[in-house]
Amino acid sequence: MLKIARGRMSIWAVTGAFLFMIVQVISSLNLPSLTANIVNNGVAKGDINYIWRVGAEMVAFALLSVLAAVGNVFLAARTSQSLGQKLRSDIYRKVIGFSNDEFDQVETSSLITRTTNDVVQIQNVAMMALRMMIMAPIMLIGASVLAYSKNHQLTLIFLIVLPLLAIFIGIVMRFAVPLFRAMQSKTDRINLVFREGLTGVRVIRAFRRDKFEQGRFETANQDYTHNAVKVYSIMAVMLPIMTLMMSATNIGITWFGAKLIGDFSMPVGNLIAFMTYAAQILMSFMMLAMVFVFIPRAQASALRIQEVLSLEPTITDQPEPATLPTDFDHSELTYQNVDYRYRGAENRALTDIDFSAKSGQTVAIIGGTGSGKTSLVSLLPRFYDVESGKITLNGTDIRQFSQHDLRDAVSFVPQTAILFTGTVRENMQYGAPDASDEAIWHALEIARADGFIKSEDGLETRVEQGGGNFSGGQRQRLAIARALVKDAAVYVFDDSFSALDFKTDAELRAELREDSRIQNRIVVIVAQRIATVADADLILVLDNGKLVGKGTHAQLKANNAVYQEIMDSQLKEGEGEQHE
Ligand SMILES: Nc1ncnc2c1ncn2[C@@H]1O[C@H](COP(=O)(O)OP(=O)(O)OP(=O)(O)O)[C@@H](O)[C@H]1O
Repeated sequence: MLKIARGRMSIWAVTGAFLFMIVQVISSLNLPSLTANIVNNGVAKGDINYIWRVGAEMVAFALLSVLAAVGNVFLAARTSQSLGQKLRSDIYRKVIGFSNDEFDQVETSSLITRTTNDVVQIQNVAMMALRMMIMAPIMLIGASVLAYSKNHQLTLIFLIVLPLLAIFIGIVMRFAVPLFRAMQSKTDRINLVFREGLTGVRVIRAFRRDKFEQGRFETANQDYTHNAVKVYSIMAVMLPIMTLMMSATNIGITWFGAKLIGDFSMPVGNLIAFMTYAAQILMSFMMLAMVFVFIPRAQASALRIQEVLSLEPTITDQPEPATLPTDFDHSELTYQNVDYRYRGAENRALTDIDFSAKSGQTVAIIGGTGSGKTSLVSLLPRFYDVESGKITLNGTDIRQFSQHDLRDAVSFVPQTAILFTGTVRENMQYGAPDASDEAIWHALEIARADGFIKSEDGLETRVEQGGGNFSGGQRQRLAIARALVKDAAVYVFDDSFSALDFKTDAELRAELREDSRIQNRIVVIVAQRIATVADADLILVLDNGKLVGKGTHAQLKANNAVYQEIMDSQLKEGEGEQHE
């Protein structure tokens, strides 16, 4: 936890909080002694002046104690809140820099819990630390010494009470701490089920799995609640037993104190002070116990956060990256004996991929489901890095470029179209913030998205969360347009045309060929349909991660068994006729 706090908490604020706390504790410790003095020297001797003088002193100390407490709480709250803010920013910055590989390692729902709930745990304990963790030990020692100075014999009571209290707290912690630790993973589970339920709501309804999903959520919810009820029940038992122990101690002190007063071996004022010190000793002991109960939970949270913060991105930039030419009209892309295997996977997703393309050429990738098409194109913007072999752009290994420059040179349309909340214009300017309205409309026209945008509010049309107010095909067209607005050396369309009808698919590709900018760039199209790939300059046929065919439509149609098989299956469905 210290690792998490280091550098994220202002040393000045922590010192300030510490100093305020010391002032508060010293003032509070002074009050019972002054009460004893008033009783012993003022009340007992009838010295009104003394009572006024010491009374004024008490008021001053009480005020000082309140002011110091306010100062401490202010600094503690500020420091712990800013610790939370810095942690959230650091986690977000780290996560945004993750490659797909790291995302595969930590679930998204867990990342959300870590950024919210876990950070709150740390924040609470930081607040507690700046108040109780400093206050309790000073108060415990100070009050013990002062109580001892008031009467040695009575102090013996603590030799019985404190070990009893320690044993009791130990037993409580033994049961409560594991339950507290489990709270975070149970919160993760709730978030996971909730998130899946929300994102998959249509599928859930379509398959009438509402009840099942509700049950799944209930199980996670109940599991969390049972855990929380158990842990808070233990805490609830703790409080009355503690109070009982405190009352028993008071009775003991009064009993033995009365005897000592009767024997004239202790003044009355000392007994009053002793009782207050006893309360302070027990209170600080309880505070320490609370801290020890909450620290393990926060420690678990700190470990979960540290796990994210220390996750080293597998994809990093060279210390001195190569410069990527900005003349996108003269580019050359090559894959040289590229192999790739997902983390932990037994088999390679791609084996020995070898091809090249120049500006002005279209490469199409076709293959069955799971044949490695998405994996192949994901290597280009370095969502993942090759296992062996290399990918070059203009003769330089893409790992030599900075990720920023490389991704500037690649415009990517992922398989699932993702749009962001805002306007169409904002979404279109996502990769090209300075794009003019004219350029945006041009891209929308190519992507055949201009029609439905015009019929709404034009570029001001609202895009709701995830593009939910558009159909799947419309979302896909907008995602294509967004990629076209951006100027790039390579345009990658990962199965982006499958949501379009045959006619629109053909029109869109024709527009791409005719566009004065795009026609001088490299275009990579991943597709399932023969019709979509037929007019590409180079078609790659993938099967089980291997390149089983490479050539034009005419060549592959003539001599590639896998390609012929795909053609035949689509001809049977009446789709292949489109290119015949
Ligand atoms: N993140 C991942 N972690 C582990 N294995 C993966 C991951 N993504 C894909 N794979 C595996 O890699 C192989 C190739 O998957 P890929 O997504 O590249 O296929 P694809 O040809 O694009 O399929 P589709 O046409 O269904 O989109 C599959 O066997 C898949 O199970």
